[in-house]
Amino acid sequence: MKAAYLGPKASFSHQAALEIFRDTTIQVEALPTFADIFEGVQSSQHQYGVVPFENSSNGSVVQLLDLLADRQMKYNDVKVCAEHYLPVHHQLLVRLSGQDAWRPSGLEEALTHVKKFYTHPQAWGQCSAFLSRNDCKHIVRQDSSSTSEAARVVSENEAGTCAAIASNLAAEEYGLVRLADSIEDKGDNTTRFFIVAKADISVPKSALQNGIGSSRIYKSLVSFTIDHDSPGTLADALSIFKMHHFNLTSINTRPSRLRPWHYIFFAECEQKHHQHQADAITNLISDLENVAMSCRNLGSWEDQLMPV
Ligand SMILES: O=C(O)C(=O)Cc1ccccc1
Repeated sequence: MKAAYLGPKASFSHQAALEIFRDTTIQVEALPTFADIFEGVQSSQHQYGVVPFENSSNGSVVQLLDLLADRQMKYNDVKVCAEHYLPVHHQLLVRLSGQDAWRPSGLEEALTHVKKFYTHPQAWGQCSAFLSRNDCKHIVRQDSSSTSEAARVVSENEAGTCAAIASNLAAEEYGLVRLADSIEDKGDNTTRFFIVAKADISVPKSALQNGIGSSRIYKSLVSFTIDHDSPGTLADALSIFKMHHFNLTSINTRPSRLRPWHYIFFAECEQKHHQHQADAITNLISDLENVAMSCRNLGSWEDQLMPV
């Protein structure tokens, strides 16, 4: 069995995948984009995909919402089957190698030499305080497909004029040196990853951070569109969650692209575990279908948030 993550090696997604599938025979494999991961799971080339869904300080990963929106109905069978919380610390990394390598005396001097920063778009928002320092303002920002790809690109920059924002693991993997440590805005910066799979694939026990059945809270993700033109349609849709005793915990939107200012809603909800969990969400969906233009069950999984 294979699990796909956003590569190359040493991305945060790779770290999450290694934690999730530790002690299993499941092989983790790097793919270049989130879309490739969804395609891998839909085509059964990969049984699992590990993808970041949201960050505690920077919010939703928009690319993920767009894949879950599945406007072209390419990923009909891809569902969320588990979640995993990964603490995320960002380092500012450069290449300092070779005999003639430039050696800065400290961060200030290094920042006068660096011309370009590279990282994944998620990381800019998680390091905004560091990036708004006066001595960073002149430095151009270049998006990379992942933090590890940023580190890989920077490892080819012999002049040391490019720096990556990436993990310690990426520093090791690509032979980079840390100019600054833990530059994230919040020390408790955490990314919530989803494990996606086809509905008939079961979750390995190692994917459950809190042990099996320990939380007994089940979360579900539902997407739906409504006719925005009549008053109360959204309120009617949301009241169905209450009617079915689901606690609504977050709502996200993305443009439906059917027409301007029309949205796909993503509602996440939770419920204390009961014997007929699968039926509970199926019943909710069948009532939601009466109010919504379209709706879709994007999966249910056990809550893994550690109690504080
Ligand atoms: O780019 C990576 O390393 C990823 O896995 C995506 C990401 C980026 C920043 C924080 C968490 C995940």
